[in-house]
Amino acid sequence: MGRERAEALSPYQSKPMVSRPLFYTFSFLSFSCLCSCKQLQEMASQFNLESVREFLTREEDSIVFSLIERAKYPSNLPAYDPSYSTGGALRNYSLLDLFARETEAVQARAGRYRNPEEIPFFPKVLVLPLVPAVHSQVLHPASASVNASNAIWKMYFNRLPQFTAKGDDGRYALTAAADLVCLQALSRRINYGRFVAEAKFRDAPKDYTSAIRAEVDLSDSPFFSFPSYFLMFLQDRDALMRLLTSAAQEETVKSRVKKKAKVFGQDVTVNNISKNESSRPKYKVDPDVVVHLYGDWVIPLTKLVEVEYLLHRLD
Ligand SMILES: O=C(O)C(=O)C[C@]1(C(=O)O)C=C[C@@H](O)C=C1
Repeated sequence: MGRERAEALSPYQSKPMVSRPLFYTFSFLSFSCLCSCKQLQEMASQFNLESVREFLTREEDSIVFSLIERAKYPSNLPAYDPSYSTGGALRNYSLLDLFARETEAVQARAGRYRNPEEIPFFPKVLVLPLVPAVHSQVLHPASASVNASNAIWKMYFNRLPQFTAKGDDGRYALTAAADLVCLQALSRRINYGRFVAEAKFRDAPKDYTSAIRAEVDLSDSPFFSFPSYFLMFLQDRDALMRLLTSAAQEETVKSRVKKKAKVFGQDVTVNNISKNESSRPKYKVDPDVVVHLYGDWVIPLTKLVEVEYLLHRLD
């Protein structure tokens, strides 16, 4: 059993390495996780659309900062090329894949994924957490595991060239670490769509129930035929999408992230004397790229998670 656990934690080590600092670290993490479980239960009692939006607003800081941190390094493509890493049994994995798997395994042991806000990218790596389970006080059990993790992973690599310079400085481990921080922040934000959907459902249960039921009832309809069913299925998803969309809120989010990218990403100088005297300020990540990332990906994926969550809300 011990060996299995050690292998799950690190497929490359034949012997578990449990050092005293590691033991203390886990003890500390377990303690903080127990405290955060208490906080989770307290959060459940103050759960509403306003508190959910506050969470999304705070996550913007993490996302913008993490993109700025990743932009410190050039594209560093070998970090994503499986032929660069010597992964043994995992040779089809890139350095980033391996780094993400290993990091998630350690974090899983410390209880990160006991928190219903967190979803791993590699859920199949079996690791026994060192802390007790927490049952979400908020999410509906049948839809609690809805997530867009695969789409988030793909989206991130499509967007990478827009906020990193072309090039290779050999700092692949730092690059992979910065990537994982970005991916985890994006995942937390987008998969939080489950909580947003739950808050919206609780605010207007009748409206959402009729849109959700419309889809379920159709399959039993005597008029059911595959093409029309398929069409109506799409329409009902559309109805849910319309119900949960707030164009004004989306504009607010995009304006705010643009401002954050400008404020967090500018060079801070003493006495306003800048080395670069050109009048155009230079940002570490282009604020328009962050706006597009939100407008084209982050918000649409959050909405997909919301729709998917709601479709199972009455199961
Ligand atoms: O704040 C909300 O109401 C959300 O559903 C979140 C969010 C977003 O992703 O920021 C998504 C859909 C809405 O149209 C507005 C904003």
